[in-house]
Amino acid sequence: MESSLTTLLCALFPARFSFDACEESPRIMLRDLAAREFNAFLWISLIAITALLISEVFKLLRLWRKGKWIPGPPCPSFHGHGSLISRENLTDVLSESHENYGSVVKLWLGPTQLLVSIKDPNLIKEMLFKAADKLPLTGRAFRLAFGRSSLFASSFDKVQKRREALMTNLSERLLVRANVIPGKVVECIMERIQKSMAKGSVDCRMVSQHMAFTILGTTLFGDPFLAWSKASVYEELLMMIAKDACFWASYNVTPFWKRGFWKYQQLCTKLKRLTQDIIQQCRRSCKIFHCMDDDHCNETAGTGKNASYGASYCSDGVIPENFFFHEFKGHMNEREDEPSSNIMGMMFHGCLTTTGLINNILMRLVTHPEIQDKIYTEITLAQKDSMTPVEQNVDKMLLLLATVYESARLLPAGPLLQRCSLDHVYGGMGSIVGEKITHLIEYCTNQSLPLILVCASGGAHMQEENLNLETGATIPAGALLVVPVQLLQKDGSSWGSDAGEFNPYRFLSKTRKRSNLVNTSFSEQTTDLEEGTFVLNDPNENAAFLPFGSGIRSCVGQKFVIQVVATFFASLLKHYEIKLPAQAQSNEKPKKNNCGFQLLPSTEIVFLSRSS
Ligand code: HEM
Repeated sequence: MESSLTTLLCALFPARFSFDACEESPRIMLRDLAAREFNAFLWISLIAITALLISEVFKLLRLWRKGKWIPGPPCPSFHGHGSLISRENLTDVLSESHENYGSVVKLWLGPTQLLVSIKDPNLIKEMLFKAADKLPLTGRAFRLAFGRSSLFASSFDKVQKRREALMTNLSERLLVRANVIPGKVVECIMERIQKSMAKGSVDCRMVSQHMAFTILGTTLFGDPFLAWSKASVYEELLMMIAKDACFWASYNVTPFWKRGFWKYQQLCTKLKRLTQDIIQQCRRSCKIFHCMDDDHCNETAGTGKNASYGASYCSDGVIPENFFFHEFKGHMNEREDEPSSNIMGMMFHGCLTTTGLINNILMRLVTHPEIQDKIYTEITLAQKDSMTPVEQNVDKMLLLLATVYESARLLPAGPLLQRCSLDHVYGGMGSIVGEKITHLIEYCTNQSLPLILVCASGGAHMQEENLNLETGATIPAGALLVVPVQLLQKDGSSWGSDAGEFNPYRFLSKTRKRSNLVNTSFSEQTTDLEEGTFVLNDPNENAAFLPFGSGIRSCVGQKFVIQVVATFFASLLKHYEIKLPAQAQSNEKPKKNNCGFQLLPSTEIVFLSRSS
């Protein structure tokens, strides 16, 4: 046996093994061979690692060289501006830099971290259409909390198909449902609010959160959500997860050694179980409804009446399983998606952002009672033309829709939109930028500013490339791109001299001079809405309108959420007047922060039934 192995080795490697060696023990020869192979492996590894390091150094040198041409404040030290930017002053620093250095500015956050901020609306539009990947932190936060998902991932390639499917679904199916959000939802919410209002008033933020949660839950899960006994636990869990999600995601290596992390994971597991529970409920009641629906249809076939509303909810097929699995068949990559991860992601993102929007609308309505009165008039007029009592006809409520747009403009979901190149995220960027963003989140939470984290850059086709803008500006691959949405949305050059004020009429123009969108001043607004002399302008016509982002990674839910929130307010304002408590009425007006942006007073509100 030994001799045949020796002969084989000599035959296979005649150059390596001399005839004498073949005479020796094959064990020595094998050891020799292993040593040689191991050496070769070490050399190859060394060469590969060196090549990798050299290519990284070249990328870094390229980043430094290209970054040099972008204007921006000089670095105070080798570590850049990172240590000078705090949670409070990021928008201020960007505002000052733009004032001094123009519409594209750079800030070195560290020796390998280049942040490029763009403030010119047209450049932003171009950038957001070309750049496609989001900061890994965003995807990691969703993945850690809800599991792998192909809807809220960082890479555009992963989300592209799912985005398209959801967009079609939301705009075609849910838009129809959104228009008929039943008084039942408002009733259910108001029942709870009335209980909390026993002491006189309610906290606006808490009410908004509950409204957003109920509206979204009912729209995604249908009527069974309203009767679901665990809904308030679900809401509480979502908010607890929202508080910590970015913090745990900001670790480059998942912190399994931290006890807090395991507690957080327990919350996420509970949420998953509850999501499964509501899905089961939906399925069960859908079966019942289907039976009822059949009977009902048989009964009503002669009379030609529609089936009950609840039944139509189910037969619409908006229960999650149909919605996310059956509907998206063919689009879905089962390996990418863990069960319910997309539903939880949508509830999470939708609740946080919609809470901010509703809170803002409520505060604008109580601080501008004259607008609230006009909207009420508009609602009663539109109802006259309505075919059914549940249909709200919000398309005719122009001032209401304009109020929704204006509220979104004044307090966008986040102070920054971000894009980055996933292939070029240098070692520390995940954690250091992550830490900065974590601070930003804390800041937004303290200031009651809603925040969405979004970040991205060119899809697979351009991840290795610089981003060339039409103006000739080049953003080097590896830079983190940000759009300071807050600055942009109070910018006088895009919104006129009253950019920081609440003026929904800026989205309405008189039929005679439609183009005069921004210049519609308060003095001109007295024209009666009843005369129908206003038309609503598409807010996206103004490139500086970015509360839902823009371009290939913009918010999928924009149309849907505007419709659903407007419909909800139409139902709410029809029955209730919203006011500040008597003692607060004289002094509660929005305050301004350093950038001149309106911050809402954290306040209590009251709901007065119109029928009493
Ligand atoms: C007031 C409510 C909302 C606001 C202010 C809002 C805002 C945003 C923003 C700013 C982005 C990032 C856009 C960008 O980077 O260009 C985003 C992304 C997204 N939004 Fe919303 N959103 C809201 C509600 C919703 C709802 C209700 C849904 C779904 C039912 C939704 C689905 C999405 C999805 C799927 C993305 C990720 C798109 C991607 O990564 O490609 N949003 N949203």
